[in-house]
Amino acid sequence: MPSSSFTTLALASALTYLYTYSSQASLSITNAVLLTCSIFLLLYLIWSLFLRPVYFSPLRNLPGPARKSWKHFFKIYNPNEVLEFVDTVPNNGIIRYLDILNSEMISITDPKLVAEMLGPRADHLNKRPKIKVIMESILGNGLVVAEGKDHKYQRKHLLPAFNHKVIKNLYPTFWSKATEMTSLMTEQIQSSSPKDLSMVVDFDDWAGRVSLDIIGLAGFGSAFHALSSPETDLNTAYRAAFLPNKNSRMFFILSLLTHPTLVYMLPIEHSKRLREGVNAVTRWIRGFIAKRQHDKPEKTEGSTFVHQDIISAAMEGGAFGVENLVDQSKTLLGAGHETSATAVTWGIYLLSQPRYAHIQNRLRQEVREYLPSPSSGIEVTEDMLEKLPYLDAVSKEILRVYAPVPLLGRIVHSPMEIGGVTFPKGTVLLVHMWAINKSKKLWGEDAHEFNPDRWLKDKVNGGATENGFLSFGAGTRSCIGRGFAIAENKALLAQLIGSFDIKPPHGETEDLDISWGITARIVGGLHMKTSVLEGW
Ligand code: HEM
Repeated sequence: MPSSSFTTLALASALTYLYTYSSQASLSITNAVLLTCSIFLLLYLIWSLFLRPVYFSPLRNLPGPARKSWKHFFKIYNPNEVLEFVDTVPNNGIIRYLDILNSEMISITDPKLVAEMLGPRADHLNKRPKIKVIMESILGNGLVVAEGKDHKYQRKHLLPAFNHKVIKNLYPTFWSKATEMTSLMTEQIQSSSPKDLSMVVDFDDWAGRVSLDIIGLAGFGSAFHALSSPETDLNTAYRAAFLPNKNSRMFFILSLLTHPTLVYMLPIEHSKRLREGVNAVTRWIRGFIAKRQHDKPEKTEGSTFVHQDIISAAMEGGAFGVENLVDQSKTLLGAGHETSATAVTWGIYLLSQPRYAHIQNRLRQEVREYLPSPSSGIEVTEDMLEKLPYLDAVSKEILRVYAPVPLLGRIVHSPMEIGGVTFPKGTVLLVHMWAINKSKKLWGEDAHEFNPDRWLKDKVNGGATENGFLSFGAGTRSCIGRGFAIAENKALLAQLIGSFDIKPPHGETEDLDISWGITARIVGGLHMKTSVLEGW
């Protein structure tokens, strides 16, 4: 029992005793226990919700935003609001604020300190328990969730499956799936409006379908058919589990306030969807692994791996048992599809805004000049796709401005020091990529603007300090799929912008409703007027 709980229990017992003694009430044992428990709970709540965070926390003097009213007691600060703190609260890279129910949050805002936290100090940190349970229910106990020695072991044995040779071989797969998507979209537009060849399209849906198909082929060597047959179980049940709406928000908040396992079991809409999605995907994965283990083909001469997909490469080392392979597969599917789809959706959102029409046009010009038309059937390789500097710059800038994973959280499990501050056990440390990526202190006055040119001037850091671009995390747990994600993103953007003119149906897009989960997604999808362009 933590010492604060023990002290509170002792205080509660003393108060019960005092009450019994002073009022000369004779309490039965049951009533005395009930009274002690109630006093304990009350004292505990007063201590943890009010006294500790406001008056006694050893971190209370760190810089942070002023709390203007008690309404803030029920507020969850979103990464956009933290961006405001980063730029307006004078700080040396560490900001403290009180979130919902006065929970103390420490946001590390200096990239140098982030690198220290997620690198040399990472052994003092774990993922936050409740978020970890939510992620484990979807991704299994794979690389994203594993901690300590388990994580080191898994990472070491999965790294070869993400090496450059494997990713290089996947470029044609990314391109051919992008081709399938744009030709299906073109067919749909041609049949629904044959005259002006344009219609409103939900890019969130297409991005989700294509990224599921890509992870199917590239990750598992399997065709999921989410593009051609969207009614399949994997597409409907699994993708529905990630859909942001008011039910998923309620699920997330309830999980944080109570316990995610309990909320996962409840007969509420989002829990039901999650269970169905996870069951569908687990069934498929078990069948896939059993089949792969049954028919192991011989390695062909000159090839590094028997299969050119990631999970088969991971299986070949023999480092993982069946149950762990199931978990790694769930991780690969979830971590590799939702994030990539979100990146494409944000990309189309930015490129379609009238104020950025010149960027859309310039990108189209480069794509059409250097890449073969999708209808030519020519295979696009790494060398071809990596030859386009503006595509590279646009893709990085999209990931900077709208980082698909908006923040990372850790909890300190053994006291540690960063930037001269000692953080006791139990401190919650956050890295708001959404804020650091757009901090004016790091990126200059135009930090909030979508300006791909900054990456043409500085290909590595975009003009910011080293590690200022944090969309893929940093340190020992940085994104293992970074090379995969960037290549996929470029292939999809190139084809979409090369093939279509895209703009909001009614001028500039109105205010967005963003759902802040593991990823930051647009609620209700991204509906854009899309016109087929000839001449590529
Ligand atoms: C634009 C797309 C993507 C973004 C923005 C992204 C972002 C991230 C971030 C920020 C982390 C660090 C999480 C943490 O420190 O807690 C991470 C980890 C991870 N990502 Fe990605 N990711 C993307 C695509 C992918 C893809 C395509 C794959 C797989 C094919 C993938 C697999 C993983 C895995 C397995 C981890 C866990 C690494 C570890 O803990 O060692 N990601 N990703």
